Amino acid sequence: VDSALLSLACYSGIGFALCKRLLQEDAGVQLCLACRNMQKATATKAMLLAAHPSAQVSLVHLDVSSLESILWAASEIQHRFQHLDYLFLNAGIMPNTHVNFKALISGLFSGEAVHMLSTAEGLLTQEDSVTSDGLQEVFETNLFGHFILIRQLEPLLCRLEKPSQLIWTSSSNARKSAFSLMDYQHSKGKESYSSSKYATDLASVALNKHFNKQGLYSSVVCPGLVMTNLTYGILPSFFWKLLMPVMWIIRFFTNTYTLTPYNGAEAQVWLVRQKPESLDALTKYHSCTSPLGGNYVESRKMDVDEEIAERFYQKLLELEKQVLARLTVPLSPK
Ligand SMILES: NC(=O)C1=CN([C@@H]2O[C@H](COP(=O)(O)OP(=O)(O)OC[C@H]3O[C@@H](n4cnc5c(N)ncnc54)[C@H](OP(=O)(O)O)[C@@H]3O)[C@@H](O)[C@H]2O)C=CC1
Ligand SMILES: CC(C)CCC[C@@H](C)[C@H]1CC[C@H]2C3=C(CC[C@]12C)[C@@]1(C)CCC(=O)C[C@@H]1CC3
Repeated sequence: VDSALLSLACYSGIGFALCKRLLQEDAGVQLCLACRNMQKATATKAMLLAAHPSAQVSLVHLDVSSLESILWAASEIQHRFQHLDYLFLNAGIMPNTHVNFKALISGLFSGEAVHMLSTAEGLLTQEDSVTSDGLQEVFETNLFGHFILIRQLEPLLCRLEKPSQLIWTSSSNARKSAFSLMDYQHSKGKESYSSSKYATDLASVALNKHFNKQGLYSSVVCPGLVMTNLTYGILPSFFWKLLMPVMWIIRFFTNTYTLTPYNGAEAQVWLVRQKPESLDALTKYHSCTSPLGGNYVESRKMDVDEEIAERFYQKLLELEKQVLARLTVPLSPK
């Protein structure tokens, strides 16, 4: 197969909505779903094929929090495809999240209420853990695993005559002050999610610097606040259902309450239609929804320093060298 579209984490949430929307736009695309739960992935493939019987959908097992799994998946993908047009880096976790309700209530009565409700600044903390690779789980899942995958798939992504696009799912919760170059895995703090999403923004900027001349382009999107398993891990789903009328009212003050996975995938779908050369490396593309439910994309400059992005990129390359040297086990599918 010459060209395909590889999407990470697709059987629920924004990833699944993205796959449905891509097939609605063009039923002829070759879709490869990279997921860690093959049972759920098989059911997802069946649902996609039921709606688009002539679509070409394949599956590959991938756990982005395991280097062994990433290397195996990358070699499998290289056997199947010669080129990837788009790689959607969408897998993400926000584990053991605690909401600071005191800050939420006082924030609602401050001048910063809209900013707080769209970025969650000051509202959330997480308890992170360490993976079997010895890395911080949120860092490895949300960023580093994807980074290693990209590096392994370089031969399928870097072709000057046929550009490829990396599309990362970042967040409005990405925050410079949560990230530190000295502790880029965020092993000491309690805002591992914010840190990992800021690290995503930095990595995308640096990848553009290093790979544009080889025909590889990277962009970050923000899907807004979307009701998915990720948000149901923050507050129970019945609570979110009760809050729905409040969130429709909040839509009059901020366009970031996209709420449905379909709306949240707007920026990813929009990016597929753009010429990658025309995109700005320092811009984040936000899915937005108006009070009446209309979807559109807004471009916003990221709070990213190119020199820090480059220093972080060098640290990622160093870490890559270390972890790959540690991996001595023979690779086999899980
Ligand atoms: N929902 C929101 O409001 C927002 C979400 N985002 C981002 O959007 C992306 C998609 O999340 P969303 O759709 O909301 O939530 P979901 O929980 O529905 O989707 C996350 C997906 O990531 C997969 N995943 C998690 N860990 C791994 C892993 N180790 N290897 C492979 N796949 C993995 C999950 O698979 P499994 O089911 O097996 O766990 C799941 O399919 C994430 O990057 C998230 O950070 C950004 C801004 C806002
Ligand atoms: C709707 C409100 C009256 C009550 C909800 C309060 C908070 C639980 C939410 C306010 C802003 C939200 C938010 C996220 C999670 C839930 C909130 C903190 C995210 C962090 C979810 C994942 C992201 O990537 C970005 C979101 C920003 C906004």
